[in-house]
Amino acid sequence: MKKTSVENSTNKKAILELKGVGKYFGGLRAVDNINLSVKKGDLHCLIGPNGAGKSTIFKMIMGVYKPTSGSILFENNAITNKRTWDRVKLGLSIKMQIPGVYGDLTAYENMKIAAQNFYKRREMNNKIMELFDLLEITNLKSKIVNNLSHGQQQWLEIGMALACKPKMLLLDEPAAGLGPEETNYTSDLIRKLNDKGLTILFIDHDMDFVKNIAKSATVLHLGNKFAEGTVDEIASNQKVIDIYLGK
Ligand SMILES: Nc1ncnc2c1ncn2[C@@H]1O[C@H](COP(=O)(O)OP(=O)(O)OP(=O)(O)O)[C@@H](O)[C@H]1O
Repeated sequence: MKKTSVENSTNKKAILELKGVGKYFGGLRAVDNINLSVKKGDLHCLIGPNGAGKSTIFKMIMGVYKPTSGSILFENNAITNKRTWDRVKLGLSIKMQIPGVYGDLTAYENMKIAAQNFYKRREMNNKIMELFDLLEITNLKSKIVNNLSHGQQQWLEIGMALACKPKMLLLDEPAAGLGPEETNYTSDLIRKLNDKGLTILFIDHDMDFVKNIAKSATVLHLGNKFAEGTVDEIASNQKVIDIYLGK
């Protein structure tokens, strides 16, 4: 029998593991006993309807929320009780859905704020210029961020996340609010970063966007893991189609 790509990748090392992770808000079970393993080099998507628990999982991975139960491992080290900043230093970096950029500063100054904790002064300029080049936004470096489009701010923030030397990048709805051209650019960028070896976990609602870039996906529904597999398997799973259609 043909193996799924998820089965084929089981021999690859996990970079991030969630073991029996749950989060309750009072009586509300936002995330219920989730097991999730993201392999090194994967481009994995968390997909699911509103309120499925996707953002809560991201916040637990980054240490914004403490899980009610379970443990989180990054490169085999328990990080469940580590502070957010310590997780970033270990190699976890995130771009939130709403750009967290400094609007009154230039794109270059924004990048410098992120890079200064990770690069020595003498290497910082070269690294920042390398990142602008990788993102293909060198022309924006001297622009005040408030004057950039929503898409340009999103790309800058991806650059700022990359300036933290991540081993794994989390992206929360990277194409939200973007037009078709900007969405294509974002898809190409995410693929390019993954091709360079960066492990990426992202959240999205849009099945077409997910099909276009993800290698594998986990579907969440009402805080539970509902399905997992290759994107093709997920997209053709009748139960997944039903929750998307609200049945
Ligand atoms: N700080 C909080 N306090 C109370 N309830 C919360 C809190 N954060 C999230 N929730 C609830 O937990 C559940 C999961 O929310 P979460 O934001 O993780 O879902 P999501 O899948 O990211 O949804 P969306 O796609 O709409 O962002 C929802 O019922 C939400 O109302």
